[in-house]
This record gives sequence, C-alpha cells and structure tokens, in this order.
Amino acid sequence: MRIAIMGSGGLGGYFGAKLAKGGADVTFIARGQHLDAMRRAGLRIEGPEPLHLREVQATDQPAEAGVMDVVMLGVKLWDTEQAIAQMRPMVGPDTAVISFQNGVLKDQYLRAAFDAKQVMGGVGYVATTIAAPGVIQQTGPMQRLLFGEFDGKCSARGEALLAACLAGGINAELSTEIQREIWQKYVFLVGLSGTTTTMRRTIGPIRSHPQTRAFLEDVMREVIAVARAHGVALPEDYLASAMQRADTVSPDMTSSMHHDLERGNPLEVRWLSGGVVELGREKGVATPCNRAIADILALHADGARRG
Ligand SMILES: NC(=O)C1=CN([C@@H]2O[C@H](COP(=O)(O)OP(=O)(O)OC[C@H]3O[C@@H](n4cnc5c(N)ncnc54)[C@H](OP(=O)(O)O)[C@@H]3O)[C@@H](O)[C@H]2O)C=CC1
Ligand SMILES: CC(C)(CO)C(=O)C(=O)O
Repeated sequence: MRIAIMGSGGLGGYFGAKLAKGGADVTFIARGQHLDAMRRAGLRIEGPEPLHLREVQATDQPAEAGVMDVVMLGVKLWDTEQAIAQMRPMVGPDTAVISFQNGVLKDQYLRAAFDAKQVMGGVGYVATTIAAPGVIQQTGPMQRLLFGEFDGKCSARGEALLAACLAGGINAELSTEIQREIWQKYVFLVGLSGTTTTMRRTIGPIRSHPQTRAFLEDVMREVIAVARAHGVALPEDYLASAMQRADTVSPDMTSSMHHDLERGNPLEVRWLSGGVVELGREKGVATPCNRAIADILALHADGARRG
C-alpha cells in the first residue's frame, strides 16, 4: 500500500514511522531542516516505544512521489490550504485522502478540493512534537487512529489501511461512525485546549478548582449543543463522558495549543473554539465561552514571532 504523509511532524511523522515499520510503502512529505535531517539520518521516534528508521523516503516534491493509495494529511490547520494545493499530484481517482488534523472544518476543506468519494474521515490521538529536526518526541503511551467512510460502510480501502496500521503496531480502528468520532474528539479537545491555553495551566488544577471546572464543562456543553444542531447524534450523557475523560488523564496533561502558545507559534484557535463560534452562529446556537476563548487568544493566533 502506497501511503503519503502530507506534513511529517508530531502526528504525521509518528504514525507514518509506525506504518513504515509495519511494511507499508510510506513517503514522507516534509520541508526545511526536518526534511534535511530525515534524508541524512532517517526518522527517530523517542518516548515509550522508541523507533529509528535509518532510511526513509522523504521529499518536498509531491509530484515526484506519484499517485498514492492513501494520502494522510497532518499539517497544522493554518497550512491546510497550501498543503492541499501541493498534494494534488499524489491524488488520483482511486486515492483515499484522510485528514487526521484536529477540528471538524478540515473535512469541508478536503471536500471542496477533491471528490467527496475520495475523502475519508479520521481522528488521531497521540501527544507528540518535533523535538529536533528528524526527531519526534512522544509524551505518554496514548496512540490511536480511527478512520472510516463518511457513509458508514466498511470499504476495502479502509480494511487495507487498517491492516497496514495494525502491522505497524498502531492502535487503529475502522469506524462506521467516523463523523461522530470526529465530533467527540472535538468536544474534548476544545475543552482541553481552550482552558489550558487561556489559563496557561495543565488540566490537573483546572479540573480541581470549582470555578475553572465549571468553565471547562460550559465550554464542552457549547460544543455538544453545536454538534447536535448540526445533526451529529452524540450520546445523551456525552458531557459526563467527556468530563470523565478530563478527570482520568494525567494531571500534567495539556493541549498542543497550549504548547504552541508557550513556544510563540501560531495557534489553531480559529478552527477549535473559533470553529465552534462559526458553526454555532450558522445554527443560532449561543457559544459565549468559546467566543471568550477565541477573543482572548486572538492577539496570539498568528504567533508571537509574527504578531
Ligand atoms: N502532535 C499531536 O500530538 C497531535 C496533533 N494533532 C493535529 O494534527 C495536526 C498536525 O499537528 P502536529 O503534527 O503537531 O504539527 P507539526 O507542526 O508537528 O507538524 C506539521 C509538519 O508539517 C510540515 N508542513 C506544513 N506544511 C507543509 C507543506 N506544505 N509541505 C511539507 N511539509 C509541510 C510542517 O513544517 P514547518 O514546521 O516548516 O511548518 C511540520 O513539520 C494539527 O491539526 C494538530 O492539531 C492531532 C492529534 C495529536
Ligand atoms: C489532546 C491531544 C493531545 C490528543 O491527541 C490533542 O489532540 C491535542 O492536544 O492537540
């Protein structure tokens, strides 16, 4: 199976490395020093299950890579438009395109660029960053990929990707309800990212203090209301499930958006809490907590270095 990783950083580099280890024919689309390092010394994953691929196929020229069976999109949301334009030569009529980016707007962008039948849905769970060029650091053992067809059918291409993931040791699952899975992660992530980034604290103190705990609940409650208004059938008790998850993760856990703020990087807030505001407005659902998060972080959204 020919798989391209469009954006080979924390998410894409990690799962791409596992796929390659399992025998898939993986091409990493990367750029800059990270690409140079991968060409020179391969790709190294550090953390609970270290892995070093001494030689990888890595390029910044998608046209040279040719048409793929699967293109996995893993760039930060602000790079999506450019990445979609650049990945076109790798997408043929039978190619499956899957975004494992965060948020729910990502698939709209893919559907606008490609035939709806080419687009599968995906959710990625992992905590990784590029620690140095060519090196990806994983924090904690969590790693999981969910993907599936938006019509809920188990397709041959989905089964083939599942087999490739399992061969590489990825905790993967072919979902028949991928749209709901994408929104379920969105509820949790918007709560986690919105609170940890605005409060500049990890989840531990936030969930322990009654006032910040109530804010976390209200943020997630708004996302659930927006999901339902858009026809996504989240379970009745989904807020309780999301809070249970927030209560059981390590107290040191934080979001990638909080890390981005600390590093002076741009933020994905426009697509996370900002996306909730946008999608809520479409359906007349009030989202004051998410609006507050988007407004508070607006001056940081383009990154300290660019602001
Ligand atoms: N990392 C994680 O733990 C998780 C991340 N996610 C989501 O996954 C997405 C990606 O996040 P993450 O992996 O952390 O981001 P990273 O910044 O670590 O990785 C993205 C990589 O893609 C590169 N890139 C961007 N555009 C292009 C391009 N046109 N051509 C080649 N390379 C390109 C970036 O290069 P450069 O550095 O030069 O910009 C960078 O190396 C986000 O939506 C995030 O929310 C979801 C779950 C977990
Ligand atoms: C919550 C987490 C780490 C799960 O994958 C995530 O997606 C993020 O912080 O961006």
